[in-house]
Amino acid sequence: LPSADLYCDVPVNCERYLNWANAFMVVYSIDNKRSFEGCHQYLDTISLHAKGIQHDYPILLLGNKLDLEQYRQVTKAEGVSLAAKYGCLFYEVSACLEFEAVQHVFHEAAREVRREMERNLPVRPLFITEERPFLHLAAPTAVASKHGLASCTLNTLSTVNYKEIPSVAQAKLVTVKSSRAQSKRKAPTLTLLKGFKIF
Ligand SMILES: Nc1nc2c(ncn2[C@@H]2O[C@H](COP(=O)(O)OP(=O)(O)OP(=O)(O)O)[C@@H](O)[C@H]2O)c(=O)[nH]1
Repeated sequence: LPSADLYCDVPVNCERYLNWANAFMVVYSIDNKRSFEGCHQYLDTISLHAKGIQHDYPILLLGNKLDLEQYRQVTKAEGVSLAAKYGCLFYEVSACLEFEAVQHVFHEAAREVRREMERNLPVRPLFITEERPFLHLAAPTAVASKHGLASCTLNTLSTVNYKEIPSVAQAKLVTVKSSRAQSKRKAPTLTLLKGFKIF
């Protein structure tokens, strides 16, 4: 959304962004009370949109320009309180001084989007197994599932099967012994989570 820092107190022409975005960051300057007050309208707009389509989006409220502490007009408590009111994550950062803090905020936004998507999954995730590959003309491409639960290698001309991941509740701990070790008394054992495929 257009930044509240530009004294754009009312969100305008934001339908496009509302429909397209997976997460929202609303940014104000800690040294500018007006930019903070402008955030209310943006947060209202996003909340209304989310309510309208019955979808929860991660919203992050950011107080920027933390390096201008001596000119602070918005207390951290005010930021925390506004974030709590709208169910946002809240951070204070300095875009010009703290690269890693800003990077963390963006990573956190991406993680929240993923968590939100997992919460809204209508069906359990699938993983892909490659059965009987017969020609390897193309370079294999490693593909990791978005849940990090499984990965596979795809070749353009291989047969691909889709299987459902067993649910966590079905997984059991089993103990296995190597065939060589079975004859020995103190056979070394290996404990596995039954139901999980090891790649
Ligand atoms: N001191 C300080 N100045 C900052 C910081 N972040 C941005 N600025 C300054 O604030 C002004 C506005 O920054 P922009 O990046 O243009 O902010 P914006 O509101 O997103 O503006 P648009 O990109 O035009 O939408 C610029 O002069 C920046 O240099 C910060 O963390 N500290």
